[in-house]
Amino acid sequence: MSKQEVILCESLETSLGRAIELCPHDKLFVLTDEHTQRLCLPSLKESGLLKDAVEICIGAEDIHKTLETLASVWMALSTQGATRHSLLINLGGGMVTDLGGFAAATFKRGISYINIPTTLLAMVDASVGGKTGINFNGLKNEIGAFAPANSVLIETEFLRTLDTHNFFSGYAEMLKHGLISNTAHWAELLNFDSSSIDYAALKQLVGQSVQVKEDIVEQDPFEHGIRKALNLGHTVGHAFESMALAENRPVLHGYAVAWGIVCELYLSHLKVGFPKEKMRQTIQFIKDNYGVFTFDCKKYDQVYAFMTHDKKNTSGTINFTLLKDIGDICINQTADKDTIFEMLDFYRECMGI
Ligand SMILES: NC(=O)c1ccc[n+]([C@@H]2O[C@H](COP(=O)([O-])OP(=O)(O)OC[C@H]3O[C@@H](n4cnc5c(N)ncnc54)[C@H](O)[C@@H]3O)[C@@H](O)[C@H]2O)c1
Ligand SMILES: O=C(O)C(=O)C[C@@H](O)[C@H](O)[C@H](O)COP(=O)(O)O
Ligand SMILES: [Zn+2]
Repeated sequence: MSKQEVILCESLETSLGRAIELCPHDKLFVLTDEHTQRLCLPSLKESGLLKDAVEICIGAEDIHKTLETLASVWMALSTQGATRHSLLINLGGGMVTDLGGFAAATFKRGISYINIPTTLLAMVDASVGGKTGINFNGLKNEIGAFAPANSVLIETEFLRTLDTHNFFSGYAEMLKHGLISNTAHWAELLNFDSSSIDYAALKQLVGQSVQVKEDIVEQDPFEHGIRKALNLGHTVGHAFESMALAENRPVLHGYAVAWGIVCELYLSHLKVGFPKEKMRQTIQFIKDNYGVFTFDCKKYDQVYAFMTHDKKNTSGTINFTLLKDIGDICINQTADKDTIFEMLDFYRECMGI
């Protein structure tokens, strides 16, 4: 996989001008969702760089990360003259960069694309590393491809219009990056004052966080080994997210990951000795900021069934990424059904349900 250019922008206009120049193209397309079309596209258009761009707009959020939406993007590209040499700019959160990236990867077997992430989650995680795709059959990212953007341009000024829930959703992936990297970064994240955001400090944290992801992706772009570290909290998190979607009470991806981290830190403690005090501090932060995802023990089999679809699994065993300590990563860890149910008991008890 080619190495991706990731830029923490000083001037988005300058960086975008350069990124477009690096991708010779015959026609330019820009994909937004209904919110980023209103909130983010106007400032980008002021630069004049998009004056000839064809705009494509899709519905917002994960309920639209579907085959139907993907087909609508393919259709817009096809009917509005896109060729193999066209360029797509994805302007939005992780839903837009995942779906737009997959549209670019598959249209005429692949066209160039640039990601301009506009949520915290997309800046530190989704826009980087080449995982693209859609949800399918009630399962997260069931269909997709590894296809990195030519450039990723991070402009943290977009974060000023983000609501609190989406701020914390992205922050959960940052916390994951803290847990898999080092104690200093993890502690800095637990101590950040989210009640009155210092955007300069946030920009610095975004830079550190995305660097954690870039370093891992560079070592293992196709997730044969160490990239599984980036999936900490996701074996359970994706199961919660899929169950919530099936029950018509969707939860934000980062919230599901945060609750998944609660479970998987417990499993880490149980199986590989993750320190109890660091587990307690992390879980307290999650309880304070993410509330709780509720379910009773009658749902354990369903949660387990969703986990059997995790992409890290091999030959019928459920696979987790666990931690011996902060930054001490154990991939390919398995747990039997009884242990997984014990983990869910722990989650419900410590979250007070
Ligand atoms: N490919 C990867 O490596 C990767 C990593 C993590 C998550 N993901 C995926 O990313 C998706 C979640 O991404 P997300 O959290 O960005 O959600 P999202 O894209 O659904 O955006 C959340 C909401 O914020 C709005 N929004 C976007 N930018 C805004 C801004 N600047 N101001 C105000 N509102 C804004 C959106 O319109 C949407 O309503 C999930 O589908 C998840 O599976 C992918
Ligand atoms: O980049 C990765 O690798 C990740 O696992 C990042 C995750 O935060 C992200 O949610 C990713 O989309 C999960 O991928 P999946 O392979 O478990 O669907
Ligand atoms: Zn994630």
